[in-house]
Amino acid sequence: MNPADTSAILARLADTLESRLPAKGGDPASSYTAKLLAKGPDAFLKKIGEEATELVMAAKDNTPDRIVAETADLWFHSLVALAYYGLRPEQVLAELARREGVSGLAEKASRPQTD
Ligand SMILES: N=c1c2ncn([C@@H]3O[C@H](COP(=O)(O)OP(=O)(O)OP(=O)(O)O)[C@@H](O)[C@H]3O)c2ncn1[C@@H]1O[C@H](COP(=O)(O)O)[C@@H](O)[C@H]1O
Repeated sequence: MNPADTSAILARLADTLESRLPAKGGDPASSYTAKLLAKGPDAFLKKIGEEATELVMAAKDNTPDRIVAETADLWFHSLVALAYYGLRPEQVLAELARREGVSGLAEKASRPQTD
């Protein structure tokens, strides 16, 4: 899969999730996302915590198929959160692009000293 396909998948999914917002007429009877969004942020934030924990367990068990599936669940629920807060996956990709080539060690060393 080339990078353009990857970002197109995220953009299409984000468009779908936005259409599930209560303000956009999302129907909880026919859509899992609309049902989740209708419950308010606590519901999808709880799911993000659960999916992150399930990913940790899959990684600890070293089961590649489950690691991929749980990461997809975590990404999906994170995209639901982005939609709720009016944010787009393109903004996350831009942030990752901004960080490209900047070592985490160098970035941490550049932070203002707090002690
Ligand atoms: N990518 C996903 C996706 N990934 C995971 N899920 C759902 O996320 C839910 C939570 O997963 P769990 O394994 O925790 O299942 P669960 O224990 O039954 O969940 P809960 O009842 O506890 O919430 C399941 O119902 C999954 O089907 C998804 N639901 C939808 N999508 C995408 O979102 C689009 C819109 O979906 P709807 O809004 O349902 O039309 C779909 O076409 C897909 O592209």
